[in-house]
Amino acid sequence: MSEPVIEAKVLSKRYGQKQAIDQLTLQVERGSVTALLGANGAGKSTFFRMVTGLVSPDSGELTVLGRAPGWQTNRQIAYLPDRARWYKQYTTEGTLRFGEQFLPGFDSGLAKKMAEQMHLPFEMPVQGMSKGQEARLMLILCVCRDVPLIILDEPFSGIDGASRAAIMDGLIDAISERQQTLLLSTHEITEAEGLFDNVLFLSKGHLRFSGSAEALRAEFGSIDRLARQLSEEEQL
Ligand SMILES: Nc1ncnc2c1ncn2[C@@H]1O[C@H](COP(=O)(O)OP(=O)(O)OP(=O)(O)O)[C@@H](O)[C@H]1O
Repeated sequence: MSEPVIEAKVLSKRYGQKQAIDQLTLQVERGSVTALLGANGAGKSTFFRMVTGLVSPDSGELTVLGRAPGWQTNRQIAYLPDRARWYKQYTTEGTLRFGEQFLPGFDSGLAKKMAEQMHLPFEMPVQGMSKGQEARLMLILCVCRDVPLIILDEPFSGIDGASRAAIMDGLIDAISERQQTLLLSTHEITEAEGLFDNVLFLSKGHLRFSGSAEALRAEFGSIDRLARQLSEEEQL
């Protein structure tokens, strides 16, 4: 196997009394679509913030694209944080222009195509958009970038069920032509699991379970079923 895109070794992070990440050891395989799953508070967003250098670990080692997280690695990462909001005065068109001017690797042709597919009004400012429309715009800003690593923290939250399938198809199209790694978290496992190559389950800040999506599906029937099983065991 080639060098992993992300490698965490015995990584820990505490907020006051709360151990958000607890001796976490994991790898994200290059070129894979990897899902980071787990219950609310399992540590997914904290881990993404560490990968993007926004939060520093208390202990352990973290390597991203072969080096410690920082501005050099961030130029090669397209990151959609959870609860992301965009500038209210920007229209769809203005946002795509921003992407073209300021975001490394931004493919404006693909972005326009995705905006049309997702029925985003070109002239509408963000302040007139629904939550789901704004979420789509943010998603486009991330996935239309030719960078080695895309990180999406709950990209489908706020997007209605009927639109999700179309958006996931768009996502597959966008990343399939490039050798990119996509790391994402989601609670919409049933709908998204067709995207996954590998799955990492976090529980209370540590790696509870991991494997290839195919092997896990063969063993448990579906990733969603496995997630439910792990969650039930956690409640015991
Ligand atoms: N800035 C912070 N200050 C204090 N506690 C925090 C902070 N950020 C996260 N936490 C705590 O760390 C734990 C992990 O939170 P995190 O947001 O990483 O979980 P998550 O898996 O992304 O959850 P969700 O699925 O709800 O988004 C939680 O208990 C949370 O309350």
